[in-house]
Amino acid sequence: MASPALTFGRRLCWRPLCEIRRAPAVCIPTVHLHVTAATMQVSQKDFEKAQEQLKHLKKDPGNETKLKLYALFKQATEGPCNAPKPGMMDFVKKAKWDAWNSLGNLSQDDARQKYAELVSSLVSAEPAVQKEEASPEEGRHDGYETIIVTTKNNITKIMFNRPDKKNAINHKMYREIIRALQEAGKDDSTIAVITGNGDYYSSGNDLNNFTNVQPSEMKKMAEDGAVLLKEFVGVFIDFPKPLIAVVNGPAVGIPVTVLGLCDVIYASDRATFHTPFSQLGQSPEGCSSYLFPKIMGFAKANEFLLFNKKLTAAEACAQGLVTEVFPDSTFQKEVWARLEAYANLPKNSLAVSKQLLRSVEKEKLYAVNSEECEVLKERWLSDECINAIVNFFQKKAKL
Ligand SMILES: CCCCCC/C=C/C(=O)SCCNC(=O)CCNC(=O)[C@H](O)C(C)(C)COP(=O)(O)OP(=O)(O)OC[C@H]1O[C@@H](n2cnc3c(N)ncnc32)[C@H](O)[C@@H]1OP(=O)(O)O
Repeated sequence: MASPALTFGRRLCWRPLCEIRRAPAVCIPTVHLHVTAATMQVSQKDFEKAQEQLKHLKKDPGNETKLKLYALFKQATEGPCNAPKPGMMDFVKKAKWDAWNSLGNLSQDDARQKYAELVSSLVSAEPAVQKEEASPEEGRHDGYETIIVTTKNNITKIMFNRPDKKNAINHKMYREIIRALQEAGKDDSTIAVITGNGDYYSSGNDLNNFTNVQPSEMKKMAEDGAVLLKEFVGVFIDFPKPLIAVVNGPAVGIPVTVLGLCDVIYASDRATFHTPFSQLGQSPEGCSSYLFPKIMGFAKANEFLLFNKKLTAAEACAQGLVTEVFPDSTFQKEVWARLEAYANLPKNSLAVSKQLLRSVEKEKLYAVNSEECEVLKERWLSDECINAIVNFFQKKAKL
């Protein structure tokens, strides 16, 4: 039952918004007779203006909102849903149909009005968080698409850069982080920093990594995933100089587990820490099955790793996972001032000291990493995991 469902994920890369954007003004039908000419003009003008504004939104409004926009647009231009109901397994079409159908007999005027109001609320909501400019930046390394890598003031900064996807880590991003860490380990910088662009640190493994997989390719997908994961965690284990995590916002899954392999972790008070592995039918990785009980004790690690307990930054700090928490309003300023001072310390002394602190554990960490990847390889083929991924995308597709 599970395999066909796995193929639908990427199709959630929505057409509705494009349809809405492309929808020409001529689609708009004649308005109802009870509306006066003046209101009719305003309403239609607002509707057209809203369509125009939608084209210029910087932030993707997300599937739920796109569904609402789609439904309201269809209602406004065609009236109540008149299309045949799609099949159960056609998740995207079904979600769109459900959304439109749920508007019942809402009048076309009201639909236009609601559409314009929704677009207006989206326009005024953006952009809440300052994002890194895509313009050339001092010390920027070339050749990365999913991360921004810069070296300045003896610090190599690796910034997750898929803010619209909450910095979810797709396969390309795993590979780019691996390369960036390998290069940062060898470059002239004294310390390296990992952080996120936008409101999230990272929402973890991109669940699309598991979609569009044919049944015959499932085993290979799991094997390749385990190889990539082992290499990814391996570069953290082997990183030769101080590695600092600047956790600017919520963190979910693998970016949390590898914090145990980072040397200092600074968090904004907006950050949260969550490892929903059992919820996803998966199991811990990033050496967290070994390091987290050491860091926070079994009692706390079990709740965190087994039962999906989400920690606030203050809780994570109290449990030893985080070094220090800063108010979000001064987070960047305070943290970077401190890091710049640290990066002026003698580079070689820092590197050998870090290696002394970590070397006793290395063989153990390699073994733990291998074992965790083996277990996950099996988990990814389990019904529990497949169903959890399907649930995630089904939830997204609902209004
Ligand atoms: C080589 C393989 C190695 C695998 C290693 C094993 C790793 C395990 C893990 O990391 S487990 C953790 C996996 N992550 C999650 O389960 C998080 C899933 N995401 C969410 O629950 C939510 O998106 C959220 C709580 C992070 C944020 O919620 P909200 O604020 O409501 O925002 P949206 O959900 O609308 O998100 C915006 C946009 O981003 C997409 N997105 C966010 N996170 C992920 C993700 N992990 N995978 C795929 N896509 C993600 C989300 O779908 C929205 O996209 P849209 O605008 O709808 O296209």
